[in-house]
Amino acid sequence: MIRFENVTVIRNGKTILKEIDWNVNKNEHWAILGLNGSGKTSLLNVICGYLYPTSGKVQVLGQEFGKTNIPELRKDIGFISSSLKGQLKNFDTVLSIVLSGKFASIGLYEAVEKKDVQEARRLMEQLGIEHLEDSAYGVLSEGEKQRVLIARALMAHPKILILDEPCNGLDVIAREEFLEFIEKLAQQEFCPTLIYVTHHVEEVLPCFSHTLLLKDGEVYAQGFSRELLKENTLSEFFGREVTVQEQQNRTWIAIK
Ligand SMILES: Nc1ncnc2c1ncn2[C@@H]1O[C@H](COP(=O)(O)OP(=O)(O)OP(=O)(O)O)[C@@H](O)[C@H]1O
Repeated sequence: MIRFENVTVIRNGKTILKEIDWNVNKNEHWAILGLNGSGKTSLLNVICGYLYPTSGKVQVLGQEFGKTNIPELRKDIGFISSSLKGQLKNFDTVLSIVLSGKFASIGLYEAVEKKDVQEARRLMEQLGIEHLEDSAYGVLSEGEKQRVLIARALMAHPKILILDEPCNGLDVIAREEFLEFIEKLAQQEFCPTLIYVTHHVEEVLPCFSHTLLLKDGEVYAQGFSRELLKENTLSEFFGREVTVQEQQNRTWIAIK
């Protein structure tokens, strides 16, 4: 699904990503964990072809960057970020925003077919936002907006779905509800490969079989989440001693 070989990105004299080797295989879902400025968003921008490596090789969905049509490839990648949340139009209805996902457009300018509307409604139902169909996007809560973005992304049947810090701005209940939804989504047969970026260890759900720990633009460690998210590794990774507790198949940390 994704292959990075010795990928380095340098911009304005700064090494943003350094010698990244990383493979994401089919049927894996990955969490990417790192502190502020560790390079998470830059890594996502490389996957989507918005940031071109200074050296190294990137393949996404079997297509090698430099030899492929990136806008075409992007149609297979759903990308949910706070910047997208801000770009959508407040006065558009939830239904039209979800439908616009089929065309990857901000706003709905294309004619839609009956089957598209049916699919949008099915997705909204799965996400528990069907009652908001006619609501204006701008009046929704952050949690509701996040679900609208996911339904919109799924309308395009992406093969990879990237979630960049999707729990930002959610209260503690909305966050847990959202995470429950992600765990359920991951169990569905149609679920794309998930790449979930976060600062918070406890958001690494059981469905994220693998985790990449990114530190100062470098891969600090990567592998099975259940093997990586241990006291010693996390203490060294964060540069502070942490204690770890397992609850509901998730790892919760406290700084000592
Ligand atoms: N075009 C650029 N020129 C110079 N430095 C850059 C550029 N783009 C990003 N950086 C730097 O690269 C580092 C990594 O940035 P990035 O946004 O990828 O980190 P992040 O892990 O997503 O951070 P956060 O968790 O705070 O969102 C930061 O120090 C940032 O200032």
